[in-house]
Amino acid sequence: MGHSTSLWNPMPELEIMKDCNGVEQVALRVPRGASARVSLLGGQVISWRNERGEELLFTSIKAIFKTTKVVRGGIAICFPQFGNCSALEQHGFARNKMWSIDYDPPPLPPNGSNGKVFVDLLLKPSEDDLKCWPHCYEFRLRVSLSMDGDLALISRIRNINGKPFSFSIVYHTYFSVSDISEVRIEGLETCDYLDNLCQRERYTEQGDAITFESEVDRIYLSTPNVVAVLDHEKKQTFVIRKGGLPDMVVWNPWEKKAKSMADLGDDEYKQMLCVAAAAIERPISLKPGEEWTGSLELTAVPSSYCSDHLDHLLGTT
Ligand SMILES: O=P(O)(O)OC[C@H]1O[C@H](O)[C@H](O)[C@@H](O)[C@@H]1O
Repeated sequence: MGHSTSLWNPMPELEIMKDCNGVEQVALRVPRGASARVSLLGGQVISWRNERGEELLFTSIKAIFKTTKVVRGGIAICFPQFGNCSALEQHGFARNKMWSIDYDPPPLPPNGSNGKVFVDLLLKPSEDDLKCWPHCYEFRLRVSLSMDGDLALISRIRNINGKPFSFSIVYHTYFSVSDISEVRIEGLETCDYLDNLCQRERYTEQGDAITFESEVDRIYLSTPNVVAVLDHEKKQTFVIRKGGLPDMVVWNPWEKKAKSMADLGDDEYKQMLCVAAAAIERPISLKPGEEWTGSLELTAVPSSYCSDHLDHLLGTT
């Protein structure tokens, strides 16, 4: 997908490459071997690998690489809306826009990125963009990789408008899983959810943990800040920690919908699961000059490490 070029790069610890369409990608690498790759198209994380070089995010083999369209997989930023509830494009425009690298970002609190390799991206509206969504904003996205290979995304959205505006945001994360039937999500038990398959009707989760045997498309509400995705076959658990993002989208298209999607292989629904930290139910409102911060941190650990530790993290003991 990407190859190295000799682009001018004021941050030598980052490698800047171009994909087959000439879209710049930034590679983050830490000494023990974990890595991540971020595309300037959409500010999308398109790869996250552990220290053994194993890919942890799903990308479809039928993904379409264009200069104006989000790739099916990775972590896409849905902003300023989720779904297609207004005249804006599905899931908002941010994921289809070209972001830039911000070489001089305003500082984050000191503990934010200590000992991490990171890149800061910036999205601002063009004149044309203001015709579709008439609000001036600065969207800063820091993608960082810790020395242990944990991936973090911190968003800062500032209102530089004369008037208030509000938005929804989702980190649309496709986890790579061994087999969807072997996967369960822990941490969302007893949460209410809106079912996208039933006109967003509201239900309460009843089960012990969420498992999958048909299409699921839900927005869980007021969710805990730590949720885990357990993959029994791979004996691997993803721990999702989030801040400022009360909701969580859970999506698997299953067989029939997968077959209707041009950029997803017919059987690929088995190898993917979207669990996406979000703020949807109550849009975030910003007055002029205000800034909102939201964060996502992903860790992949062997399931054996998890059993006790996870109970503790999820607050079940
Ligand atoms: O195909 P996309 O526009 O990327 O949307 C993919 C999926 O995103 C979310 O998870 C929604 O809840 C689904 O309803 C939607 O099908």
